[in-house]
Amino acid sequence: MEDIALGRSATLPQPQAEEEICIEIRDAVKIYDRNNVVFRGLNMTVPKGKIYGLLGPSGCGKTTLLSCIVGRSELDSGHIMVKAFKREDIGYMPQDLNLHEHLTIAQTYKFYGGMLNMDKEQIAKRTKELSLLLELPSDNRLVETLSGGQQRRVSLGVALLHNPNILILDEPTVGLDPVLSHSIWNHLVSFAERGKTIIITTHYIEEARQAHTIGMMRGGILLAEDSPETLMARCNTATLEEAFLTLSYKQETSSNTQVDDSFKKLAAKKCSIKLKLNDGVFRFNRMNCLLYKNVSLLLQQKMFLLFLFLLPLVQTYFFNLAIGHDPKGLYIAVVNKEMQQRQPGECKPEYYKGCFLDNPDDVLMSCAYVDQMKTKSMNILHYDDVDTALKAVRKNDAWGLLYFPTNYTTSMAVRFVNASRTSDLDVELSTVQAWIDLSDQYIGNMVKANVIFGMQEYLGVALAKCNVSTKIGNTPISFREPVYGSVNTTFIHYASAAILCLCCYYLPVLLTAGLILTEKKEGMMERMMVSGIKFSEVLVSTVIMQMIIHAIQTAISMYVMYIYFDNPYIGDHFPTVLILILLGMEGMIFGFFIGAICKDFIFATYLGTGSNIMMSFTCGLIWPLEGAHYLLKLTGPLFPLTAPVKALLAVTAKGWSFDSEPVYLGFLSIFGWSSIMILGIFITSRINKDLWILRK
Ligand SMILES: Nc1ncnc2c1ncn2[C@@H]1O[C@H](COP(=O)(O)OP(=O)(O)OP(=O)(O)O)[C@@H](O)[C@H]1O
Repeated sequence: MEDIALGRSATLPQPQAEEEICIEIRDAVKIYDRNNVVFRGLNMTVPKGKIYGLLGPSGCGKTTLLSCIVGRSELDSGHIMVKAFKREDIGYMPQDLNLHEHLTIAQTYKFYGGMLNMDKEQIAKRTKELSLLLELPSDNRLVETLSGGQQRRVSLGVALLHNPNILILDEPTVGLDPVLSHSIWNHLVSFAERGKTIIITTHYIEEARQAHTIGMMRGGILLAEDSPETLMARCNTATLEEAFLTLSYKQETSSNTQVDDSFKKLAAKKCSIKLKLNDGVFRFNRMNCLLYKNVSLLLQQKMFLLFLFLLPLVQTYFFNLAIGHDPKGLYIAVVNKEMQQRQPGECKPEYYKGCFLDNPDDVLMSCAYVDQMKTKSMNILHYDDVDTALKAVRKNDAWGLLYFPTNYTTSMAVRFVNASRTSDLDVELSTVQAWIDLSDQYIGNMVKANVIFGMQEYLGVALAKCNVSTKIGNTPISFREPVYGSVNTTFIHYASAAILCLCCYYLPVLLTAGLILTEKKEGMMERMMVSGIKFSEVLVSTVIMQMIIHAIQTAISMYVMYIYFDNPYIGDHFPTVLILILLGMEGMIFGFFIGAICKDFIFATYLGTGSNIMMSFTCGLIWPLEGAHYLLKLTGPLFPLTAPVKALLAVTAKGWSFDSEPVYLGFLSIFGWSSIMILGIFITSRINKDLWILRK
């Protein structure tokens, strides 16, 4: 016991001569940070076919040690040797539940059994055996509906499922009643008798009496490692608990424990772990199991499934209802001095039925203009004078003011009959003065356009009555049939491509990031990784399942956008669908990336939403990139959604195909970004081995 004073178990535990070693740890050092040194040169020897009870106070590092043994965490230095040759040799039950709560017991066993190469019959047989052994309820029950104790027994069942040679159990009896704990210990004893090696941690020190060897851990080392009887005899105590207290007391009071830096020398050494299981980088059976798990989880959550398909429908439907339609029923103030003088009251068609060039005194052109404005869904508010009307505009009662001078029609006639001899006064009196509220750029410009086109239209009608070419009143330019698009093109026609791309990109981002992060946060990812799952298999299985969902979502969005709301679509189906499907795949990979690098949902939400807003700015939905700052104009096309949006617009609105530059650049952008993100995930997972683990 004097060795304890050195702060590390100086005498390496020696197994009996005939005992074969199954797990051996030497000079283990694990340092999270300067104030958090978990192992200070820890040594541990677990004989084959024995139960090893690892005891120690909360936070002493038992879980960390087990996760180093199963290969989920790495030592900073030291050696770990585990006599396991294939993944199926190890059964691991983590401290937390780390199970998918939306799966049934049977589905859980099917998933983990399949991953460990068990066939259907074997899994069904073991499910029945474990149900009896662990006194589990019907295997159709969802894990989330089980009590805490039942859930832990299912978790233990996962570790026992494939009948492994080495069992690593982190507090399997927590939350179980004494009868069940006793029965589980009995089973562990019988497993050991059949040659299986078991490491078990427990807070209930006395129940560990049934273990063959006890390792008492404290202060980053094993205080002692021996059989329960020997330990009690050496400490001269009647219980293991007392033995532990005695050893702890000795460690506390030992004069040499004040400063122990000896482990630092060890920390400089290399770390080696002899747990090289040949799992391969990608196996189809594991990928199929993940697919089975993903589909089962989805089918169990019917409301979520419904939501997945309603979301694109509602998004595109509301977009079409809300965006791109001209505002109607806007108010415009009118001060019509001509009417006030000649015909007070409301305008009537008979006031302007004649030709204003022949009889300007019998025609009220100002009335014709005001009525023309009404056809543009504008409401007219009449005022007596400009000051009152302007006050109304300033109060937001109207979006603008039109002022007609007293001799408007007469001066207009002079202007048209003899343009070269028209006086400045006639020019001024034949001019309608307009004040527009431009605080809202879109509405202001629309009112302005209505005022200009209203003038052209009413003049055209008035000139026709005088048998003069209607075009005389127009600006001398003629717009012919549009090359692409239609004369009635609205904002929605242009924006529909961007909205479809955003939906097809971001719905998979949200779903994938959410799924990965949930599995990571709840510890399922870590447990799956211990069972041999590789990130490439998680990636492929997630992408396959989400592709099916995404294909349905895309079909719904396209139906609403192009069939129900009849937005322009003259291109081929194949490039259109391909852009949207591949964009969804890029979104999934981005979601996977977010799930991998984020530690919590808040950060993931910021990353997802923040990037969504930025993509909306740069993809041309809000404003064409051609009008952006030159630096953004230069770099904007490199953003993930800019080129695909241009490609989709080129296909749907212009009918272009793969051989046109915007279309193939769109595809190149999708492939480029997908590859960059896959590489990013791969490199990050190489650098950070704990990428899939979240400590609570
Ligand atoms: N990822 C981590 N980063 C920093 N510190 C960690 C991390 N994981 C564990 N620790 C710290 O390492 C120490 C050992 O933790 P561990 O969970 O292994 O203890 P334990 O003996 O299993 O505790 P318990 O019996 O309460 O489960 C604790 O102080 C813990 O705070």
